[in-house]
Amino acid sequence: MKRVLHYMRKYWYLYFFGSIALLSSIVLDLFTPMITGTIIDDVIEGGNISIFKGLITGLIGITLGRAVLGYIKEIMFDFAGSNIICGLRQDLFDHIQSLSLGFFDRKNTGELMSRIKDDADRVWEGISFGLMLFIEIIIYFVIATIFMFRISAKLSLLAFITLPFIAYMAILLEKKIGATYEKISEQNATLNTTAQENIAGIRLVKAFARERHEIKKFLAHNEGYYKLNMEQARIWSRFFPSIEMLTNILPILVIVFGGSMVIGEDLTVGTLVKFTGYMNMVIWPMRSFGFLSNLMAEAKASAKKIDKIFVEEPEIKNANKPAKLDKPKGKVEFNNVSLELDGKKVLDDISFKILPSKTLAIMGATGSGKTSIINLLERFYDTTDGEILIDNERINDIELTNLRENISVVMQDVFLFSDTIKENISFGYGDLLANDVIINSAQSAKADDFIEHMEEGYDTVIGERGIGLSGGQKQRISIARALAKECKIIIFDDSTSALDMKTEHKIQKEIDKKDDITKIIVAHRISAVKNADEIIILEDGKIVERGNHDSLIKMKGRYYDTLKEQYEGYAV
Ligand SMILES: Nc1ncnc2c1ncn2[C@@H]1O[C@H](COP(=O)(O)OP(=O)(O)OP(=O)(O)O)[C@@H](O)[C@H]1O
Repeated sequence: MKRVLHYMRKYWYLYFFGSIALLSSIVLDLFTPMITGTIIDDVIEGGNISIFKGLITGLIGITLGRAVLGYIKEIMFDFAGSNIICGLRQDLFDHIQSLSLGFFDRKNTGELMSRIKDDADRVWEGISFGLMLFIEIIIYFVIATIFMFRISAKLSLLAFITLPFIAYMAILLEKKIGATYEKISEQNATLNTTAQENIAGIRLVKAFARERHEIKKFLAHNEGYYKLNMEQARIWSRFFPSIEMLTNILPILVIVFGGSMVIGEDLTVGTLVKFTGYMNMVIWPMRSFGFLSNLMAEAKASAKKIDKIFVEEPEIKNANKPAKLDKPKGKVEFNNVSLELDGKKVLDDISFKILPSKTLAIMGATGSGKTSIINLLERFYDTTDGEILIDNERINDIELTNLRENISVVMQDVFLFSDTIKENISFGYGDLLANDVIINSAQSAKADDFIEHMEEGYDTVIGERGIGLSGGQKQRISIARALAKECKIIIFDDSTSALDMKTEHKIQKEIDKKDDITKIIVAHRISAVKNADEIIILEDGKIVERGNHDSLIKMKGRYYDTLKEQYEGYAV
């Protein structure tokens, strides 16, 4: 909530002018019972017709004035709320972007989407409409009460007899709704995750004919969501009628006791009408207490959830005075590097050196730690032991953005955005990349041919996961994207697995031509690694064999066995 207050301070002037409009509107409204009372006492009973026109004009003026002020009030509070939530949502998104991969390992997409969208919306309702209602209620309540007491203290005390009960109920309601809403918000995140995962993985669901299973899973979460909402509705329906009843007692008390005061000539009819008018100004704030409590409880619970993300710190941080790679040469060194994730040793004492423009290939069974080496070089995680250097500079001392800007990677898991092919290749560097670079990269990645055959060529829009493209086509766009970045260090993480040998070979030849860049190739196929200057074989996070193609064959170890398996029946 503190964070929200910080944003609110920035737009204090909107709240200020909104509150002035609100106050002025209330002040105008306070004249209504006065005028009505005067019409009854002086015009109807007293027969003073001459003032009638003026009083009616006054009533019309109040109505028009309140409409204008009401507009100003609404627009100011809405404007403030929208600006604040836009800023808060943007900062939340920026903050999420700044967090390290470890955070994303722990959170799921649906939950984060709920925080950015639904929870931010709840806070928005609280700080715009909710806050306006709160200020309005307080001002109406205080001013109208003063007026009521000025008319008749006795009648006022009687009218307020139910007030402590209403206040007690509103507080209780806020607490109960707050607790339930926290659960609703959690369940909303789960529901979002289930829907998001199902839609993203719809091909898999259909391929395994698991629609019914998925529907059941969604139904279970949806039912949970429904039950929590029903629980909230039950709390609301338990409290709201009681608050209504208590506020409805007020007019009865006033009519009975006020009426007897009029009969006893302690009060005129006009004054009683005036008093009733002010009392109505107190009744609606009392009635709104419950609704407001509900609104604020939800906003508070959502703000708490958003805050939990804001307090997350990126685990991977810049050094105090980070260095920058200026015209990097591309030398990469791992010195006795180890990595532990979730208490499990993923890499153990890894050392290698790649000189500028040389190629290192990494092989090994699945789960042996190949991608982890890349994750460390990109500083997605920090080493548990040892150090990694680029151009003799410790990567922990290099500015994070600068480090990642200087390494290009073709990820194992291809991800394409729902955008044009051109945008997917240039990926954020659009204005900085010449068209030639994009086309050349696509040519080197052997993607140019199929792109040119598309009706809109490079301007063809593709789906979120490259719907409409084959696995190999997606991989080639992903390779083109990495090449277009034109870095001194390029990593290919199992990036040709979906390609046929012929295309893979063609791409390799293109990549080999780029003899001024350092390459790290992770692959399972001998054909993809055999030209590397050094090949390392990993097993359970350790290097168990190293050398070049020829020396590894001579060694007749794991590499040789793999070669035999892959080329069985062919002359090697
Ligand atoms: N974020 C993580 N948290 C915990 N353990 C992890 C994490 N990422 C990877 N691991 C574990 O680290 C080990 C190495 O994973 P890694 O992805 O580096 O293997 P790999 O050799 O690239 O496998 P593949 O060839 O299947 O891609 C695996 O046992 C994996 O379960």
